[in-house]
Amino acid sequence: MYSYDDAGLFDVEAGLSPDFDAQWSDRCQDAIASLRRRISEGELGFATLPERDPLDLITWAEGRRAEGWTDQIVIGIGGSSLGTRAVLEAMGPAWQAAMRTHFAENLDPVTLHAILRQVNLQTTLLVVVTKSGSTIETMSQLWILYDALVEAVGQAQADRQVIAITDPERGSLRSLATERGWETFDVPPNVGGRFSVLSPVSLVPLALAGYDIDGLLSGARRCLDGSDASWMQLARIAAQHVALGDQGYGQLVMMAYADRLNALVDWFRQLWAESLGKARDRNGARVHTGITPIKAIGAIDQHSQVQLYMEGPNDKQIIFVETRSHSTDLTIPASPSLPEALSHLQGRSLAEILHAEALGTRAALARAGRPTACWSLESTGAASVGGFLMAWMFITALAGELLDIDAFDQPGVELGKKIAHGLLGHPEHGALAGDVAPVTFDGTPESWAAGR
Ligand SMILES: O=P(O)(O)OC[C@H]1O[C@H](O)[C@H](O)[C@@H](O)[C@@H]1O
Repeated sequence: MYSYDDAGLFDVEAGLSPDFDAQWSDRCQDAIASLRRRISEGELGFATLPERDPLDLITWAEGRRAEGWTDQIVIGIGGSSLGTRAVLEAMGPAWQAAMRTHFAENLDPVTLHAILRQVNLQTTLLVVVTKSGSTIETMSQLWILYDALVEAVGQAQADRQVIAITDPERGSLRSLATERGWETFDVPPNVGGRFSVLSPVSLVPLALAGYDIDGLLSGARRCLDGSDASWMQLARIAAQHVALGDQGYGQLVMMAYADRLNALVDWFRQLWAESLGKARDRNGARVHTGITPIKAIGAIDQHSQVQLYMEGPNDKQIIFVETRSHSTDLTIPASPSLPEALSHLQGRSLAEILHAEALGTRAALARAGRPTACWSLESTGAASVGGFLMAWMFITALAGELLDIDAFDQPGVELGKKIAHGLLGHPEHGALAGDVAPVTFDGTPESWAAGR
């Protein structure tokens, strides 16, 4: 499924001490005990999601696909979209034959317009995902798309083409779905958005598109077999990052060596940033914890970021992510036109070269005293991706325990949202907007400038 190599965290001068295991063992045990207790008391639902049998969902999705839909537009943002995108892109377009998937994610008029031009609404499902049921980006785009759908197919048919995934009881989307008779799936209340990739949040759109959700869940189950040793393995990784954070390595680069892992790193960034970036510990004392996650893609960022990682401030922990199988490969042919200096590349495959580049970059970073680790996925198939996702959810939750913070809330994102609502006329949040000029934007450059 995957393997983890942490030699580069110890083999550098300023890295982890050889006594790391002895120093952190008790804290890891405590973190594990606390997390296990919270899981067994039902507080943290993410951990048991892989135990659910996906058969009903798979059968349902097959039934809906048989109705002949060509496209689905997944409307959602943050935890309601990043996990779906991560799996879909990692497993790749070969799986997408069943149904094309589009993401109405960012509130970008140009993107939404482009999606509307690409799809035939007569054969398109709208899959709207929001746990709270009130996210401004999601609900705004839903209104526009639903309106277009009603216009294209009529009200009654439009209501058969919307699937809503939201809290079982609370929120505006739940009320709307009940009122309009939309098909719905529940986001379990004890599963937070960024920990929801193995819940209906992502499994519904993935199953509709024909992806192997059974394989995804079984990979997730395998990352932790319940034994003390498997728990310790994940807690130890969490402790490594926390310990390095304490030593001044306040940034965590995840550098993935495959284009199709791009969205997986985006998913990781939200998970890590929102879970661990906190102003207070669980007793309310000020702490300001957090290790900033940074996305990098190899080999592209070797030609963009690595200069900084090598010679800039020694404040980064760098995780390499590789896949041992790329599902397809190409080999450099013997060609008389290849320059002499590059002739050693003849007969080498692109996967081989990419791997050499990852090894080379990691070795160079080690020589520059920069701590690195490497995750090698067996492939970007369902089991490896499921295992990787689950492992990082546990690592993040365990890091939260080690830091003694609540890794499952995100109070810091609320104020900006409320001010934005206030600026747009929300009666309760108007006062919060303070001296920010109200938004009166009619699309012209002049009104945009006036509104600043
Ligand atoms: O699923 P939703 O309620 O729409 O939330 C979508 C996203 O909104 C927020 O800004 C939170 O910070 C995220 O953690 C969440 O994933």
